Amino acid sequence: MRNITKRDSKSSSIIPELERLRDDSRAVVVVPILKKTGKASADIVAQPATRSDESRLEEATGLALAIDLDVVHGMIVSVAQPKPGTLLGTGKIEEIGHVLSEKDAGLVIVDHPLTPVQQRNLEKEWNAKVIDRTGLILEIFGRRASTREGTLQVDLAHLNYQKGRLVRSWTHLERQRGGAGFMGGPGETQIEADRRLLQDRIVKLERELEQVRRTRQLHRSKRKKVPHPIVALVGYTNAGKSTLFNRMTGAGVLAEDMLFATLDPTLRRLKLPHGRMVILSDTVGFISDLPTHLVAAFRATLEEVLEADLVLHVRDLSDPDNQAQASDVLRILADLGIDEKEGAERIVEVWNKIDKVEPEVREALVKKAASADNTVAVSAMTGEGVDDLLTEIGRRLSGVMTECTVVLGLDQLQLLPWVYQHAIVDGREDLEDGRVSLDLRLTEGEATELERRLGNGPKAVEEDW
Ligand SMILES: Nc1nc2c(ncn2[C@@H]2O[C@H](COP(=O)(O)OP(=O)(O)OP(=O)(O)O)[C@@H](O)[C@H]2O)c(=O)[nH]1
Repeated sequence: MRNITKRDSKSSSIIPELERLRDDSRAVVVVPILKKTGKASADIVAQPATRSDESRLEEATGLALAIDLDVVHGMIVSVAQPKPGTLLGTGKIEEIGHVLSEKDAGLVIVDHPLTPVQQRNLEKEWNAKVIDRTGLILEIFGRRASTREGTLQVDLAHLNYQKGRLVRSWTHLERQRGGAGFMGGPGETQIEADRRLLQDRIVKLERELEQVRRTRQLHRSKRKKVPHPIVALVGYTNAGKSTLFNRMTGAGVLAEDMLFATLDPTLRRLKLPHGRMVILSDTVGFISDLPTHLVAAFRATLEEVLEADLVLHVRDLSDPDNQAQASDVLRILADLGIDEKEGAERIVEVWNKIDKVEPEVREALVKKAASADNTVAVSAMTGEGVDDLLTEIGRRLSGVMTECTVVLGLDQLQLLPWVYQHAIVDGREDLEDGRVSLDLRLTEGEATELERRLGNGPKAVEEDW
């Protein structure tokens, strides 16, 4: 039912320079540390919400690997005083230059936003291509987008990124040449023309996106009539959402050891142990320090989460940074409108990858999860704890109303008083042939009772999502 327009990962690239570099993609990853951050504590559950320098390097390397780059070296460089023209100081630039020639690398990934001027200057200094964090994330998003909406969102984010860089270069040029007096010069005219071209494409894409969203909204309101609660999986990138999704549904969603393997939400029906159906939704992974306009671009994808009856927050407990990652995820959920109070009722913490942690830590984690009200420890890989998770989902949803449309035949009209007494009737249509169609909201117990009284079960609306 979904409009799939998969980008050909071999032939198209969001960043043209990366396209050209595909055959020579030996890369060095540089993580500039502008401010000292705290070290990861040994207590992986209660450590402070800061990321260690090492894990930043690990994450940046993971991002580079996710677009098939051959990472030959990674470096953490401390920056005492950021230089406006190059970000890094002369000594560091030289040091990195040596590494580049030693490792025969032609690409540097700088895990920090760079201005166009900084990027250009560093490229000149190193005689190598330089990609900043925003560019890298855009490239990953571009390769992973699989639905029409996802692709449009990425293209739009990229155009906005380009536009911002054009504007900045223009301001820079203008300043260099002495200000407004040169407004009509040939350089500015070209930049103005480029800007107009970009703006036209942005407007066109925004219109297209609006259309796709409207269609999705229609699907969504139809889906709302599907008589099953929605359970959404969220979590930091690589936490194991897709693996858990597959484990729970038996579905073949792409699960790879790559950041952002999932960009668009995927939906599957899932039967809980006691027979109740739910719709499970897999969503895009979260990441720290996501550039603001990228967050905005991907908000629509995450809005599915807002409509969920239950949110499973999947955490990789084997990652020493999981506490900081979890704080980031919760902050974004709060931004989306799931506030803390509501969140406590709607969020189940899923502590994943317990198979990967040391046995004694694992025992403590399982115990801690069992005694907490909203936590289940699992291994999506081995399946350990997944039955407990399904039971917990059922328990949490027991109070959630089921929505359905029931058509009462002529011989079932005597049930009308019972229905009005027990269900919330959102809509009624008396059909020409005498049958009555009802939009209902009921608790799970009432739905089962109605099913029993009807004899053949309620006739739900067609599930055409
Ligand atoms: N050892 C172990 N590995 C796991 C477990 N769950 C997931 N993994 C691995 O972790 C990696 C990431 O898993 P995914 O399911 O792709 O993660 P995700 O959260 O969907 O990732 P994004 O799509 O990037 O958001 C894969 O290599 C999985 O095999 C687990 O319980 N134990």
